Amino acid sequence: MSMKIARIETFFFYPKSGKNLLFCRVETEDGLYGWGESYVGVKKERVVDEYLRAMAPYVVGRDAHNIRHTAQVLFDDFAIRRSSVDFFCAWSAIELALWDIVGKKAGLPVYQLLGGACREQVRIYANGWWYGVDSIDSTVERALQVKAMGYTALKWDPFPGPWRTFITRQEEDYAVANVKAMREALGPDMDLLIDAHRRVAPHHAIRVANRLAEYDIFCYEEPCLSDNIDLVAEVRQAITTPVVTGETLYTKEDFARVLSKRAADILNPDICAVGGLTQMLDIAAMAQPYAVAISPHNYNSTIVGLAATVHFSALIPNFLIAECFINLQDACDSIAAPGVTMKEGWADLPTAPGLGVDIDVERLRSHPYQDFPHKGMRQYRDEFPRKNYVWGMANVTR
Ligand SMILES: O=C(O)[C@@H](O)[C@H](O)[C@H](O)CO
Ligand SMILES: [Mg+2]
Repeated sequence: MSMKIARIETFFFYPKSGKNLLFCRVETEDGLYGWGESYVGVKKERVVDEYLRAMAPYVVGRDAHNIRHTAQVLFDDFAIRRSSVDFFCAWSAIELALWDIVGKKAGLPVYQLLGGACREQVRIYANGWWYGVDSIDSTVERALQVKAMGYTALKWDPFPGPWRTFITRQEEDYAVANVKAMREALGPDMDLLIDAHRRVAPHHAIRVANRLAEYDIFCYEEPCLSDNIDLVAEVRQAITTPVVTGETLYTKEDFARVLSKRAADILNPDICAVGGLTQMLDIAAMAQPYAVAISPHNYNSTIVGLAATVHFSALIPNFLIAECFINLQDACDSIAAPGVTMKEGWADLPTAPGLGVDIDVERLRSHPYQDFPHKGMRQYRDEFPRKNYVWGMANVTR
């Protein structure tokens, strides 16, 4: 049987609500195929698709088994030394598709090829449930629906307005009032994960985290930009809530810096962004001696990415909880039999060979790429007018 890679095709999928997903299908000379998915963030799906196309001829003809070697060669020839981090998002899709192929050939779920599961189910937190909420009341109302669905952990960004480094006292107060209302409505048993989207300066982050301590936050994600990891470390030193960072980091070198600076308690790399499963396993192994846990990020990764995240989460001893954007679930289920069964905030381990996902190509083609305006955050300008309240950062252009 020839396991030589014969072709790589890419597909956009527009599920809804201003987001295109990007999948790739890799096929061997003998017709075995696997599915992969790339993280595409906001508005970079075409860039990542270009990378996939550029990389494809380089991968075709290689043996699908040689995933680690191909990863290293691509890293050297396309990634850091010659191009940009978007490469990693493209490469992730191919890497995952190769694992799918190798698992199918072996007749085993991918996690069983790589050492077996450390757990019987994978804990999931809900994200993406908050689209369209525009007040604390509507956030709480929507969160109660998520609780009623059985989730025991959920994540949201409690700050109002755009992602900016300097905010007003009113914006800090809003975040605190938001968390307070959520805790009171959802009760003591709900795990509340908050995400600041690397927006604020350390003095804001520290003050807000200290005010939030009484509401027992599960973790505080990306208090500051992780590019300057010293800032994140500074926040971590000053607060008691566990700090998460990693969704905008890609290489082992990036993660080595976070670990050696003791900047985070939890890392959230994305399997569709860092280069796939082997790279995730490496990062998790690096974190282990630092007693740092892994909570996989899983943003535009709702079919293949979700399944791959569950395989990965099963495999590592230092797994904490995985992300799922629940708002896209229905659209995704319409093009693929769900590879992952989820109930009450727990995902079952897939039992089918490979990643356990099969996308219906005809249905996939019936939801092609759609352009949509990138609203940016200027819409908030009128909702949260910046006045010269407190720290002198008045009327900064939004
Ligand atoms: O942790 C998360 O899932 C978020 O930071 C998302 O990546 C972000 O909202 C995308 O714009
Ligand atoms: Mg985040």
